[in-house]
Amino acid sequence: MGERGAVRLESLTRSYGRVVALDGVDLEVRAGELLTLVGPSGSGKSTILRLVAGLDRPDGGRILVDGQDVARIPPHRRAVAMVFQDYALYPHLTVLANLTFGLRVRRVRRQEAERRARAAADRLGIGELLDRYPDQTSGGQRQRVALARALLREPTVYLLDEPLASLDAPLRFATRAELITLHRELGTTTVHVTHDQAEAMTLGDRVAVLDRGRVRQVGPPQQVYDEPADVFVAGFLGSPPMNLVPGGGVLGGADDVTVGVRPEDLALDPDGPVGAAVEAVEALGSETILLTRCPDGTRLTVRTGPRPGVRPGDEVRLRADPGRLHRFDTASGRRLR
Ligand SMILES: Nc1ncnc2c1ncn2[C@@H]1O[C@H](COP(=O)(O)OP(=O)(O)OP(=O)(O)O)[C@@H](O)[C@H]1O
Repeated sequence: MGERGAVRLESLTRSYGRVVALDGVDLEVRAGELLTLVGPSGSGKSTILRLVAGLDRPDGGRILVDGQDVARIPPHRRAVAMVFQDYALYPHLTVLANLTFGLRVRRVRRQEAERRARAAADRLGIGELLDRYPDQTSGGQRQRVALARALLREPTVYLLDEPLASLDAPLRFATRAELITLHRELGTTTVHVTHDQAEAMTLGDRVAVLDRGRVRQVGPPQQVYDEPADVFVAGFLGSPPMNLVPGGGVLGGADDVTVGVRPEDLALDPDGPVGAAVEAVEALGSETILLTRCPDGTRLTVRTGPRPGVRPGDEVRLRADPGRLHRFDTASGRRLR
């Protein structure tokens, strides 16, 4: 199964009036992989999914699934299943009927459709809810119904558009782990759109970072985090974001270079070369975020352990891990090493 479902996007463009949603997207999703698609609001993530699902057409470029151009294949005949952020369940149908609907359309006999629906529901832990209507279930349960419905399509590609977005933090955490397990068991190609930093880092085999309709970088999450290809990716992946100092300033550097350092790569050190005043302290329990300001006006965010014993107004000394400095060409924004 893992050998099917390779998706290739070539020079994909799509505009809505004067809004350029996709500005030449090239992206390869390998058969069987889970690719996470991240980017700011409006960067084109949902547009990519809709085009692959066939719910919308590109202005230019090609979409290949297993080497085959899908342009002329209507959505219901594409071997993809999309899960929407709002789940898009039929409100007037029970959970069971929501699950069997697609199978019945494909002329699967009622008994067989119900047997498969029950199996999918059991797998996702919603076997008790089959007689309820969607509005009689919680957000997390609805999300499972939507996933179960996608499972029943037995697609070669899953397209998940922020399926965890409306879940609260603990449920999100639990469901994220389940999605990873499910993907491991099924081995089906999956493209997962998310806003969430933790999902971007943990969910996928690779992450693709999108900005204004263009792919800025694709790679294993840790690699993209450690070696962002440009200042956009550097500032986008990671929370709080990387400190970026044009000209290097207190971090040292050259005029035409922007130097970056992540908050966790700045340490409080009484002998540190950089002096800064603490402006705010965010105690997050397991860690503390310090917002500091240097005499030259540079603001540096520092991530440190719990209870650092520092208060707003304090003067601190900081040391940047020299092996963890990032350098970007200020003019182009591209990484220098
Ligand atoms: N049907 C449409 N009509 C007009 N503009 C659209 C349409 N669909 C998308 N757009 C515009 O295209 C751009 C990309 O939208 P898209 O929904 O793909 O972004 P996104 O990255 O998924 O954003 P979000 O994270 O907010 O969901 C946005 O500027 C959006 O306003």
